[in-house]
Amino acid sequence: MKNLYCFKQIYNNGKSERRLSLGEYKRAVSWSKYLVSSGAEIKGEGEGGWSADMSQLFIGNKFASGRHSRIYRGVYKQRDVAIKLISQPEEDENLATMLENHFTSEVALLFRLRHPNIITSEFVAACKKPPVFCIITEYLAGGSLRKFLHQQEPYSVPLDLVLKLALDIAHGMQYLHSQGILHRDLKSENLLLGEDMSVKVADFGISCLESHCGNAKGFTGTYRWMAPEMIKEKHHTKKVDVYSFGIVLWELLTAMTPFDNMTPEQAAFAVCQKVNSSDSFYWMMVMTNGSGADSSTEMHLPHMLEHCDYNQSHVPVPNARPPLPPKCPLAFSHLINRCWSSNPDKRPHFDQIVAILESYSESLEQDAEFFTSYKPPTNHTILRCFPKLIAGRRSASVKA
Ligand SMILES: Nc1ncnc2c1ncn2[C@@H]1O[C@H](COP(=O)(O)OP(=O)(O)OP(=O)(O)O)[C@@H](O)[C@H]1O
Repeated sequence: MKNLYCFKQIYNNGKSERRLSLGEYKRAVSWSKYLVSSGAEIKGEGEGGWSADMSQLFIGNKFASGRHSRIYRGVYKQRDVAIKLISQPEEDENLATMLENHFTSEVALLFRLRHPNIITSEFVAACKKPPVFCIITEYLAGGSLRKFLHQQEPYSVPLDLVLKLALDIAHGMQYLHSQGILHRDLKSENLLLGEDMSVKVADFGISCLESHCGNAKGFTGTYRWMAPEMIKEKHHTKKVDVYSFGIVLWELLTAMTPFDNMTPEQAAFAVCQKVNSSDSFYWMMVMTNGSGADSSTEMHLPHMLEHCDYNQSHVPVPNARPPLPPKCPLAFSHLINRCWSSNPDKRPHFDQIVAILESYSESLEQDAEFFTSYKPPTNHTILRCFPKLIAGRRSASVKA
């Protein structure tokens, strides 16, 4: 009853305007009971492991779900939080192990990251009996960037907003890379919006320290946003995030889903194929077997790509990328083409991307017509900007 009272108090006095229904209060109590009185060992951040003050945690309504998680609104120490509960399936040992690994890695990374464009974690708790993992982060009222874009008409997001959102994402990613971390699942669904339209990078379930990433075997990222070298389960570097950033930039400009006329597998296949290179048999397999599930990696696509006969040409669009909008400003199309280049070495670093976007932002402040008058830089301009890029790289970790 005391918990119920606290929850009500917090919701009435705190930032949130909305009152919870009776059902929600009941659920809040039953959830905290479930976690506290299950006899489970609940650990949170603290000496020697994770320890969480569960008496301070109140769980409200479920408002979103991931592939293996449910996300609830809640209050922790009078702050609005999002509570991600990941249950381990007892019947599938491999999946259970994978989820536990994702949880451990997400938690380890979340606690070392502090940046205005990276989601902040409040604490984590792991509850082993029944097997439920719990990650509590700040609550971002704007929801995901994907949700926001799906509410917009195609090509309707104003260019200054595109630029602002892109810069926020690039700053977050610049910081992440300065910490030696690869995100590996950068997409609009994993970018969350604050009430002030600031963007924060979230979901570090399959992130890794660059030195420990290995190849992408058995990888569960999302094909539509995935760099070709990762689809093929090859060695990969920070540049896979730059590729995904190119796709996110395309989403911002179009407000559409990349490759929405293809299944994820078809998209993966089309993205990886060189000009005049395909095998109609394999293409047909992809065409007919595509499951339509974004997360599916179970059809051995990397293996198929490896064994393609590159002499025939039946893939509709080789080395495909989503079509750029007909009126796409040169400033963006130039950057996007570099970011999603098939050759990772040709993709810029986030330091460079930030410098480029900041220069667009400065130019736009001085000249409202900047996007129509923009001309791509010559080698001479690039050389002039070089000292600024180096300075940006040095200051990335300091800023955070
Ligand atoms: N802190 C938060 N504030 C607001 N919304 C959130 C927050 N965390 C997650 N969400 C919402 O929940 C959705 C799923 O979250 P998240 O991607 O972290 O779960 P997941 O289990 O990793 O999902 P998947 O494995 O399918 O990518 C997000 O796209 C977003 O809409």
